[in-house]
Amino acid sequence: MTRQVPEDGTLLPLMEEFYTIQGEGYHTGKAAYFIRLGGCDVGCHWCDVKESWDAELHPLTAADTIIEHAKQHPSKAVVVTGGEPLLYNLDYLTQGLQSAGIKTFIETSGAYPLSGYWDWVCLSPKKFKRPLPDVLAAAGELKVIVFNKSDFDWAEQHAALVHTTCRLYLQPEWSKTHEMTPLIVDYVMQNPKWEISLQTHKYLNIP
Ligand SMILES: C[S@@+](CC[C@H](N)C(=O)[O-])C[C@H]1O[C@@H](n2cnc3c(N)ncnc32)[C@H](O)[C@@H]1O
Ligand SMILES: Nc1nc2[nH]cc(C(=O)O)c2c(=O)[nH]1
Ligand code: SF4
Ligand SMILES: [Mg+2]
Repeated sequence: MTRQVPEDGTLLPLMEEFYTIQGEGYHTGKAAYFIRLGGCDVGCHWCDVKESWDAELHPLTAADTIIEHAKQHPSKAVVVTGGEPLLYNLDYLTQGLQSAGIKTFIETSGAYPLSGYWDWVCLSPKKFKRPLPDVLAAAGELKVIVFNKSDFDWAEQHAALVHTTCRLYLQPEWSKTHEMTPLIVDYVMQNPKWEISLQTHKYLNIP
């Protein structure tokens, strides 16, 4: 039996919350409070948080409670991730965060319609369920995971679909780091509109 999540966004399946350093992409190195919502059906075979996929395993939690927790930390930035956070209506959560003076950042595959009020959208498009036009249009950063050589073409296809000011990142898939990072280095030197993003939190041994 599938549990229903209320459509008003007042209750959300919360997998975990943690205060750490943003490890990836444009905001790398900045302290932020992470809110990880459960549920994803995109199915990336290399996903590094498969425990998030089944939303039923993660307790429905009041968005008001999540906002209160976020307020308790020195950094006034939150990263909403998952799972796939855009499975849910994020209007209520992000309105509450912004009203508390907290900047709202999202990590998304873009496979579901955009909801919420965002100071920064990180779009990481996936072949397994392609991003929707409204998320492509809102992306401040495009972060493509490089698992094999064909992902460079995939990256260029999506770079053509985002805003001209969107920052462009290539991030090695973690298990393929040793094989793909040298290719990414060469690619970025030849195509300098792209930058490298590494999962620096994994090197730092922090969440
Ligand atoms: C776990 S996902 C959750 C948010 C959303 N579902 C998405 O994919 O963007 C967070 C970020 O981690 C990236 N990621 C997941 N597994 C990875 C891996 N094995 N190596 C590198 N990056 C990975 C995703 O592409 C995404 O940018
Ligand atoms: N430190 C840290 N930075 C991150 N940036 C994106 C993450 C994610 O899983 O969405 C992540 C994460 O899990 N930890
Ligand atoms: S879309 Fe994100 S959470 Fe879902 S399987 Fe892919 S990397 Fe994992
Ligand atoms: Mg992660």
